[in-house]
Amino acid sequence: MAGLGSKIRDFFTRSALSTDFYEDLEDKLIEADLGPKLASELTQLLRKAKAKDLQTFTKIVDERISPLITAEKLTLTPDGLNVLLFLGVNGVGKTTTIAKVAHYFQQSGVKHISAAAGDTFRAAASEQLGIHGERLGFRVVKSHSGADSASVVHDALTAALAHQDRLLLVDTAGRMHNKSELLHELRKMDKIIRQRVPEENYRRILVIDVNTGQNCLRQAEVFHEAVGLSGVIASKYDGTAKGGVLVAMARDLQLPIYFLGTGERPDDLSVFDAKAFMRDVIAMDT
Ligand SMILES: Nc1nc2c(ncn2[C@@H]2O[C@H](COP(=O)(O)OP(=O)(O)OP(=O)(O)O)[C@@H](O)[C@H]2O)c(=O)[nH]1
Repeated sequence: MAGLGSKIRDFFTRSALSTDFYEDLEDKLIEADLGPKLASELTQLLRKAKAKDLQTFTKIVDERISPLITAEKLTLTPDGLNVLLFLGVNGVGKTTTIAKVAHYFQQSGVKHISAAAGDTFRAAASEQLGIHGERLGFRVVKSHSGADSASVVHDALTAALAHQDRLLLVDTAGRMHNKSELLHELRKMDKIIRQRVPEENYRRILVIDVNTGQNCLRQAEVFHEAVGLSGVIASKYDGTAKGGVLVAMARDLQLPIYFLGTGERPDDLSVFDAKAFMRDVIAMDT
């Protein structure tokens, strides 16, 4: 889909003579969800250069922003069980993303995959994961609603090691009675995984919904503080002209981006391509 990038490109073609050029550009960048700080910084740099053309803008973005947006291929280490812990506030698409990631690895030939229904707060979550598991053919370890999520993770790890699984995907709750309870649960799960899996086989993946705009930044900081994030998957990139928040996040937290979620089906997952993304979101010509 055409992101906001094409609109920014049009803007440069049409508005070079406008007296409000810099203010309008700043608005366009905010519209792309780059956040007021970054939008203002980029506009200031262009203003200082006394430029109103796409080439100079592209050069500034290329020097200042592009190096910060890093794509990383999510791969499994050659030996043993790999664990991916999925974090994110409720409704961002964690459970759906787990199904997509399972499918992605299945497509690349990984056979023994299981999942832990660690979201014991929302009753339907483990059921939903169970349905994905049945459809796609991966085992799901569940418990009753309200159970201790750390014990689900413990059981799932024991089963995954016994079955010599290559990959265990762990779902987590996005919400609990309060934030400190949620963070406490997440830290407990993290500790249990670290006790049984070497660091290089374990990633903490934040799932964000690109449409939630600048809120994502605060969410990312909180999860990062709790468990130390390894990277990000951005969901719901379909049907939106936004996405600049990933730029702001990459700059603030310096986290790599693995995938973009582009729909609800298992194969609606694209490996993140930093260049294509920059072109889509802020008019970069690559
Ligand atoms: N359009 C679109 N919808 C998505 C995408 N990813 C997830 N969804 C939908 O978003 C809704 C929420 O997804 P879930 O996977 O249940 O989200 P969650 O983060 O596990 O939610 P909790 O279990 O409440 O924490 C569902 O209706 C999904 O089908 C995506 O990339 N694009």
